[in-house]
Amino acid sequence: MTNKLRMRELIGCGVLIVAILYVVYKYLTRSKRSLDKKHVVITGGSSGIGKAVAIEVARMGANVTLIARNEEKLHSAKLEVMRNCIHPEQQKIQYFSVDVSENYEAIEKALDAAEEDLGPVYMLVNCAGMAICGKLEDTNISDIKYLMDLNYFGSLYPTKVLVPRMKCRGEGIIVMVSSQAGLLGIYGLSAYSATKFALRGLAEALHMECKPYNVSVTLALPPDTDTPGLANEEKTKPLETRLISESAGLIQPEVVAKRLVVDALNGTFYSTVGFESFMLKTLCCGMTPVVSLEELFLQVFLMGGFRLISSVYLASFHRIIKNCMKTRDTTKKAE
Ligand SMILES: NC(=O)C1=CN([C@@H]2O[C@H](COP(=O)(O)OP(=O)(O)OC[C@H]3O[C@@H](n4cnc5c(N)ncnc54)[C@H](OP(=O)(O)O)[C@@H]3O)[C@@H](O)[C@H]2O)C=CC1
Ligand SMILES: CCCCCCCCCCCCCCCC(=O)[C@@H](N)CO
Repeated sequence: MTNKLRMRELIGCGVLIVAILYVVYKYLTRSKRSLDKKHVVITGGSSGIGKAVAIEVARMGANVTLIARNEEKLHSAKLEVMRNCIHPEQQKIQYFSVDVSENYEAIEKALDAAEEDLGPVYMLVNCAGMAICGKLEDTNISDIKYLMDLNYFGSLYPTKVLVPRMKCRGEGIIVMVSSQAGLLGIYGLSAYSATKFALRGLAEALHMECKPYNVSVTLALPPDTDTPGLANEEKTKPLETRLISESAGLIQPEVVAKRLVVDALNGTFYSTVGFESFMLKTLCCGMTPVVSLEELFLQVFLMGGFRLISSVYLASFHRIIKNCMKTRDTTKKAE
């Protein structure tokens, strides 16, 4: 009896010590970076995830530059972001209308002007992007090229302008908004997935180049997020794509934005929300940067199990595709 009691006490003490050590470790390794009075540039900042990020950083005291094409949307986003400033007198919110997919020089010019007004950029969030869904044979070459120009080059251009400046100052944060479809290619997203995979390669290499200069790189991997962009792509999205995407849930842009900003400040490489996204990012960690001990342990211990679970998900995706095919065949025959 007393032996059992002692054993329990010992285990209790052990758990307590581990918990205390964990809290101390978290405290010591907490992010010391803040966005107060810092200049944050957000491409695609007039809508959806980008606008939610703008609001989030405004709440942390940042000065914000929004970049997108449509001036009306930019103006109304600016007013919304201004309402969320914590020092309304001092914080500045500005916007530039630029097409990030078009040419490097135009972006360089806009960023020069942005820095003239609000000072050096501390954080760049590349959020401008879109999806055109459909099987490869149903997607135009011009649409496929446009997606690469917008989602990949539209993130690369502003990054290429700002990285050397950040390195020179010895501080900065680059965020790329990829997608869960940047880790896993699925039916109907062949053109889109490739652009988001490309961002992952760029972010990984850039992380290695930038680390010695105290410039961090974060890759956000949201699942379907409730934005005007998603509503737009839903109009032409194949049923298969919608059903498969739904396995990772639907998230609000504010939730994605909050996580993205915390992860960017901590220098975490992959930023995700939701349990399926957690499983997928752990499974697909490959040789991504090791940024925390606990993440490394989770990856080592969970990867094998998650690979097994992934086979169940894959089987269900193939079932969805087969069922959709069958239903289409029967409706065709009925006609
Ligand atoms: N919503 C979702 O389900 C998910 C989205 N993502 C990614 O997140 C990012 C944002 O998506 P979301 O918030 O849904 O999209 P929205 O359509 O709601 O917003 C897109 C933003 O990008 C801007 N934009 C689009 N094209 C250009 C361009 N050529 N040049 C400059 N700005 C441009 C838009 O403004 P304007 O049109 O005026 O230029 C707008 O501000 C995208 O990269 C998307 O791929 C990733 C995973 C899931
Ligand atoms: C252990 C393994 C677990 C696996 C879980 C798998 C769940 C994957 C779902 C893929 C979702 C893709 C959403 C893309 C969102 C996006 O970018 C769109 N808005 C574009 O259409």
